[in-house]
Amino acid sequence: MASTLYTAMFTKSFNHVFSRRLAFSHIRGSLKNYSQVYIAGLPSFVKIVEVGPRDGLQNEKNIVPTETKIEFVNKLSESGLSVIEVTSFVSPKWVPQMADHSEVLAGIKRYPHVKYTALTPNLKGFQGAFKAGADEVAIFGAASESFSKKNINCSIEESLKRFEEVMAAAKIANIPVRGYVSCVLGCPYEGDVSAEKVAEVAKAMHDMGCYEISLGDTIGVGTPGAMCHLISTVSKQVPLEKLAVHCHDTYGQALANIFAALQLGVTVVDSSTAGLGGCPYAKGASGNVSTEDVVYMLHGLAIKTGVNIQKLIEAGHFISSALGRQNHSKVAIATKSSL
Ligand SMILES: CC(C)(COP(=O)([O-])OP(=O)([O-])OC[C@H]1O[C@@H](n2cnc3c(N)ncnc32)[C@H](O)[C@@H]1OP(=O)([O-])[O-])[C@@H](O)C(=O)NCCC(=O)NCCSC(=O)C[C@@](C)(O)CC(=O)[O-]
Repeated sequence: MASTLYTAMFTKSFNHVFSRRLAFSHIRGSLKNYSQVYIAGLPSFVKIVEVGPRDGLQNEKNIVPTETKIEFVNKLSESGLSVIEVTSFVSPKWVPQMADHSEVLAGIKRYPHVKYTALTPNLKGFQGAFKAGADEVAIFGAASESFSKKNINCSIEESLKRFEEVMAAAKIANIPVRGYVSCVLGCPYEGDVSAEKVAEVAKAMHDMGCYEISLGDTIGVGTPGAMCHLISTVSKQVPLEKLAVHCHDTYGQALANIFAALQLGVTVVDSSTAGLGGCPYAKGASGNVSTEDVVYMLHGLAIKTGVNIQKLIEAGHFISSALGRQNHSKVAIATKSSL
C-alpha cells in the first residue's frame, strides 16, 4: 500500500507536473542563484522545528557555557525560524549539559515570531519549564521498550501515565504540548521496530492532546521506503497534518527520508543547525540532519520556510567554532570554501 502510494506520487511527479521557477544556472557555493524547481504534490510551505540548542548540544561531553547557548539561540532567532527547542528540563544527573535550562531561557532575547520550547519528561520538568517561561513543551516517548527504559527509566506504559500528568498541568497553564516518538525506524537495543507500534504510541500521545507528533529516527537507520511505510501506517491513526519527521543522519539518508515524507504530505521537519547532535541514550546515533541542508533543499524545491539561509549558516559557523568542531552542514561547508 505504501509503495503503491509512493510510486503513484513519483509517477505523477515525473509526468511533469514539475516546472522550473527560476532558470538561473547553478553556481557552486552560491545561495542566491540556485535553480528552483517546483514539483507537484509537495507542500508550498514547510515549518522547520530547530532542535540544535537541545538535541544538538545535549550530547556534548564538555559543558557548553550558558552564554554560548544564549548567543546561539539568539542567532537562530534572527534567521527567521519560527520554533526553537531551547533546552530540556530533565534530570541533571542524566543529562548534565542541560542543567542550565532556566538560565538559558531567562537569558535569550525573545522574538515575537519565535516559539521557544523545551523537553519535559515528567511533571517536575513541566513545572520547571513553565516557571522558566517556555512557550511550549514536548513530552518524549518511544516505540521501543528498551529505549524507553534507557532514556527515561520507565516502560512505554508508565511513560504514557507520566505524560498524562504533564498534559493535565499544561492544559491548566494553557501551554501547547508536542509529542516525540523515538526509534520509529529502528532501535539501538532492539533493532527493527514495527510501524504499528509507532502508530500505537503516536495515537496515544495525540489522543491525550499533543498538537503535533514528531517521529524520531533516533539512530538514522531509515531509508525512504521505510519512511513511506511508516508515514502511511501512522497517518491511519494520527492525521497527516499533525505529523513531523525528525531524522538523524547517521547513514546519510536523512534528506532522502524527509523528501519521501514530504511527498506523502508531511509539512513539519525537525533539524539541527550545523548537524549537531545525538542522543546520549542511543549509542552510535550521530547528529540530526542539518537545518542549512534541509532549508537549501526546500528552497530549491520552491518550498517556502521563512528562513534566511545565510543567517542560519552564520549561526552554524558560530556554534561549530565555539565547540571547536567541524560544521556538519554540507551547504555551510560548500559555501564557506567558495568564499
Ligand atoms: C525522566 C527521568 C528524570 C527519570 O529519572 P529517574 O531517576 O527515574 O527519576 P525519579 O523520578 O526516580 O527521580 C530521581 C531524581 O531525579 C529528580 N528528577 C526527576 N525528574 C526530574 C526533572 N524533570 N528535572 C530534574 N530532576 C528530576 C528527582 O527529583 C530525584 O532527585 P533526587 O531526589 O535523587 O535528588 C530521567 O530518566 C531523565 O532525566 N531522562 C532524560 C533523558 C534525556 O534527556 N534524553 C535525551 C532526550 S530524548 C532524545 O534525544 C530523543 C529525541 C526527543 O530527540 C527524538 C529522537 O531523536 O528520537
